[in-house]
Amino acid sequence: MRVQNVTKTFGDFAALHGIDLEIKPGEFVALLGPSGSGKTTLLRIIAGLEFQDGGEVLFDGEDVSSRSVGERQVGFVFQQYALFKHMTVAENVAFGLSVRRKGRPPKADIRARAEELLRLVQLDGLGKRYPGQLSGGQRQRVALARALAIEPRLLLLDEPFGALDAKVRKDLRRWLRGLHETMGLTSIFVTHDQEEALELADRIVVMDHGRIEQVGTPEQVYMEPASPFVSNFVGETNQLPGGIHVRPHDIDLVASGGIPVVVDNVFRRGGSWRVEGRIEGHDRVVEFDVNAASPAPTLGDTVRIQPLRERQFHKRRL
Ligand SMILES: Nc1ncnc2c1ncn2[C@@H]1O[C@H](COP(=O)(O)OP(=O)(O)OP(=O)(O)O)[C@@H](O)[C@H]1O
Repeated sequence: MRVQNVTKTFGDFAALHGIDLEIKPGEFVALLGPSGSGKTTLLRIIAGLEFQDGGEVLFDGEDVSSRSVGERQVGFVFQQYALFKHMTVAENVAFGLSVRRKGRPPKADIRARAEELLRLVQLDGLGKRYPGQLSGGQRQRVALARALAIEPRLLLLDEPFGALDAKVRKDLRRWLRGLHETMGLTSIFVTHDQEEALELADRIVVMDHGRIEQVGTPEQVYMEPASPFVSNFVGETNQLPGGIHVRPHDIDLVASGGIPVVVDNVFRRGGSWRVEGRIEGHDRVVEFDVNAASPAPTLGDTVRIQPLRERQFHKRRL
C-alpha cells in the first residue's frame, strides 16, 4: 500500500499536508500521534471512507482513489462502526459476505466461514448471542472477525482497544499481534498510546498537525527521535539548558561536576527511584531515575547529574 502526497482539508482547515507512506506486505504499522493529528483521517482515506483532495492511494501499484470501500477489499474496525445490535454475532461476522453482489458464496459456506472466524477469535459457541450479551472485549473480537471475513488485503484498526480497561487491552493487543502473524495480514492501526505502538508495531508512523514527523521501527523512534516533538511524544524526555534532550533513565548521579539539581520529590517506580528536581539557578524541572539499590536522595538536597545519552535537535530547513 502506498500513499503519495495525500492532502485533505475540511473547510479551510488542513487536516493532512502531503502525506507519503509506504507499507509492505505483512507489516504491522502504528499511526501514532496526539488527538487531532490526522491519524483517523488518513486511515479513512486509505479505507475509502473519505476522499483526499490531492495525491494518490495505491494498492499493489494500482491507484484505488476512485474505488469504493468494497472494491478496495479492506477490513476495518472503527469505533463508530459498531456491531449491528439487531443481528446475532454470527450474522454480524457474515455480514460482509452475505451482502456481496458479485461472488457471494452459498449460504452454508458463509455460515461455516463465520463459525471458523468465531473460533479464530476464540468466541466459538457464542454465534447465536446478540452484541448486547457480550463484554466489551468480546465485542471487539466480533468486530475483528467481521473485518476478517472478507479476507482483506489490508486490515485497518482505529483505536481498536480504546474503550477497554488496561488489562483486557494488553491481553487483546498481544493476541491481535499473534493473529496478524498467523493469518499473514498487513495491518495498520491508529493509537495515541505510545506504549501500545512501541510494543506492537513493526514500524511506527509518528504524526503531528497533519504531517508525518518520523517513520521508523520502535527502536529507531525511541532511541533516535527525529525531532523534539517525537522525543517528547514517544517516551519521556527532559530538556536541559543548551537545547539538550535526555531521557530520565539516561541520567547518572556524579560526585562532582555535572549539573546541580535540587531534589523536590522522590518516589518509587519499579526498581528505581524517580527523582523530580529543579536545576539550580534555572528553575527548570528535570526527572531522572536512580537505582533503588542505592539510598533515595534526600528532599531539599542538591545532587549532581550527568546525561549519559543526549540529543540535540537543529532547526529543520524547510
Ligand atoms: N468531517 C470533518 N469536518 C471537519 N473537520 C474534521 C473532520 N474530520 C476531521 N476533522 C478535523 O481534522 C483534524 C484531524 O482529525 P483526525 O480525526 O484525523 O485526528 P486524529 O489524529 O485521529 O485524532 P483522535 O486521536 O482525537 O481521533 C482534527 O482537527 C479534526 O477536528
